[in-house]
Amino acid sequence: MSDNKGVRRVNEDLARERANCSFDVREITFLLDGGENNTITRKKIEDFTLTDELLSDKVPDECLSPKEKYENAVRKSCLFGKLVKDKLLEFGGLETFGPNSFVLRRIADAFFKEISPLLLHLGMFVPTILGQCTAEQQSEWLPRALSMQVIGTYAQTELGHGTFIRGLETTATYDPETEEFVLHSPTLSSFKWWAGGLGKTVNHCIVVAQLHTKGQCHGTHPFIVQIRDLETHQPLPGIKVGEIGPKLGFNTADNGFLGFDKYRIPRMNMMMKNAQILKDGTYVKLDRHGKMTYGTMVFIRVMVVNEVAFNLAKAATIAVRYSAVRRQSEKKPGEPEPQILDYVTQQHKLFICIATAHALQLTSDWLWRTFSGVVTDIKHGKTDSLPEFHALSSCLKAISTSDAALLIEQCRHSCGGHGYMMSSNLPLIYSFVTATRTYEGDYTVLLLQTARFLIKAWEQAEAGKPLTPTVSYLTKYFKDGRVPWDSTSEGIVNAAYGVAAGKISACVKSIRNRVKTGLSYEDAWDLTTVQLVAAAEAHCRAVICDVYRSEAVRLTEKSSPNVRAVMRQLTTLYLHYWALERIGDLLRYSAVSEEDVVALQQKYEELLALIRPDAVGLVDAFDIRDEILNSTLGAYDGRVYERLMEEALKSPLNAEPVNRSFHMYLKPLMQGKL
Ligand SMILES: CC/C=C\C/C=C\C/C=C\C/C=C\CCC(=O)SCCNC(=O)CCNC(=O)[C@H](O)C(C)(C)COP(=O)(O)OP(=O)(O)OC[C@H]1O[C@@H](n2cnc3c(N)ncnc32)[C@H](O)[C@@H]1OP(=O)(O)O
Ligand SMILES: Cc1cc2nc3c(=O)[nH]c(=O)nc-3n(C[C@H](O)[C@H](O)[C@H](O)COP(=O)(O)OP(=O)(O)OC[C@H]3O[C@@H](n4cnc5c(N)ncnc54)[C@H](O)[C@@H]3O)c2cc1C
Repeated sequence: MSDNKGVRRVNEDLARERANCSFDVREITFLLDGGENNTITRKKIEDFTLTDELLSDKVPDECLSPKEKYENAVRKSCLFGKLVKDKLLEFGGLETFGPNSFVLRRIADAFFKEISPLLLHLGMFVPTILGQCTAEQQSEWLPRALSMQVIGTYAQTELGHGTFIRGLETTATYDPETEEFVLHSPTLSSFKWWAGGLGKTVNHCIVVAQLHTKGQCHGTHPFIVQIRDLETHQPLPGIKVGEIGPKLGFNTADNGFLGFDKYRIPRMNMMMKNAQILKDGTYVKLDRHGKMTYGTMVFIRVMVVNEVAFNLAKAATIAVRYSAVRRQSEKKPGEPEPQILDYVTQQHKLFICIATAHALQLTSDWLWRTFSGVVTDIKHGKTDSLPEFHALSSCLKAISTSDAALLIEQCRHSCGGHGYMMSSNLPLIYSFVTATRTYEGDYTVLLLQTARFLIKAWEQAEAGKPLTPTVSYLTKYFKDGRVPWDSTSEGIVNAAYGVAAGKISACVKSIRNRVKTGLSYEDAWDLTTVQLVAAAEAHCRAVICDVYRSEAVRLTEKSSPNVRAVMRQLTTLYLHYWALERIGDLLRYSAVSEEDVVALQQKYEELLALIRPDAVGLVDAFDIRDEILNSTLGAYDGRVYERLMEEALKSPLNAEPVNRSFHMYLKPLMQGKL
């Protein structure tokens, strides 16, 4: 694939790697894009949108002050928004940009090194209108939101509570006299905190508050609230709003705080799809399941799996290309310095990143299809599949974000000192992805949600009741005893399920034993949570291994033999990597022997050697353009050192030979005059 900038000198090592690649890179790009036509459309859109005129920043973003960075991000958000509105729809309308096409998402990274202040508008405000409003409310709010007259965010988390939604303190009290809700922040800890775009950008937000009517509290519900004047953008009376300050990342997202002083909104601003307040204040519950107001969070958890897969693919592309260009040390005395990609330890750090990016992307595609089925069920009034889907999306969100963040950091380590440069883009990719482990549900908290479902499933299996698809394996592994060992890919997946079943069984025993000692169920559960998190992780790992293996086989059915071979090598590498990482669990719950462990390790090392010649081809197949990678180390042409120097020279400190601090402080210090 070219970098779309015409012919340019490519680093010789990279050129040789590409010449030696065993497969046609485009074939894997088509697989990852979901077909050749998708690739063609994506590339057309990228060619059309990624023009220098829109993207050029004279001073690197990271050298700007926080205020300048934010203003630049708003400028680009507006340009980007206009581009989408005016031009891009001709490439197939909204369908092309449906949540599962992710084309816009990729392009956005070329515009924003950090994040758009409008991410939450498109990412959560609009989806919540779609998911939580009645048809009548949608027809009022959606056109205004899509045309950007109304710009919104999602304000749920408060200073005092993020995880425990039922503990939120903001109140929305219905006043039948005026047919209004009175929003109020009774304490400091009830101030909304974190919502992206809230600090300076939005004029509306979705506020999640405790609904009170007729003297009774009915729990948390979502409301649409105007917070700024549409003409002047001044906060409205009764609103206290601001930005929360610098963070590890997300620094252009103007995350904000918000407090209400008896602030009134019309009755119809309550999002009424799942519950309603009648004019006289009567509360009508329409949600038979009880957790439908959590729907936007479930949707975003699904999206996040794809999001982190893409970010890991970016980090792997940067690190693998750099490792092909970088030469260091010597393997044998007097020999030329090898490419660092030739060190087996470097391959161990990086090839799992490529395999995991594939595993997460295929799992995310599968999760999206499963989610579409659940949404269709809900439209037909069926909510039976929701508990299983909540358990599945919770653990996949937790594990994918955690794995991706760790592996992106590993990519940075693998680039040595230059990986620490902001211009490598690895620090920003990491700071973005590590937040995904926390937001939209913390890692531990979500795994415990999954564990709750798994323990119930185990009890159902014991009672001989049928199980839902993702836990049906529990029936097979129900009897105590070790899972037979078989070193094929299928065998490793079975063993992963066996480990999950063994861990769930151990949790059940542990809780029951604790209850027998006189503890309450809640206390017994609490004392078992370390094991419960591990059991949910094992379950999720087994699901990812299973889905990755079967989806890769299905996708490559019609592929050329070489593509099938390299895709098979990657899945096998992934399965062996995790078998070795979890060898203690396998020794405990399966019949794996010492000889089997030696064979697993040997096979893993053979796979590293097999993948080595195709490594650059594999990251080229992600087909991520230079503008999107935004990296001195990862550009297609491999001109690493030239780019590092070019970027260094853009530093504002290099604009003058002597900085004024010399005259103000250093010189007086040197002369003893300070
Ligand atoms: C264009 C966009 C492109 C890409 C997108 C990419 C990026 C993302 C974009 C934006 C994101 C940016 C920023 C992030 C924004 C946020 O973070 S918003 C705030 C998110 N907050 C959270 O996620 C809070 C997490 N907490 C919770 O979800 C819940 O409090 C809880 C699940 C932990 C607990 O809820 P409770 O009400 O207390 O319930 P419980 O007592 O534990 O359980 C009762 C039963 O309910 C079941 N359940 C809970 N949740 C759900 C659900 N969502 N769906 C279905 N069922 C649910 C639970 O399983 C229990 O069932 P039982 O049968 O066991 O009783
Ligand atoms: C970059 C970023 C953007 C965000 N954007 C938004 C936004 O736009 N809108 C919005 O509403 N929110 C937003 N958030 C908030 C985010 O959703 C919350 O921070 C997140 O849900 C975690 O909640 P918390 O901060 O209350 O963590 P806490 O729950 O306080 O977690 C702290 C620790 O306590 C542990 N813990 C908590 N409860 C339990 C439990 N029951 N069992 C075991 N351990 C537990 C956690 O595992 C963690 O280790 C954002 C956060 C970040 C970082």
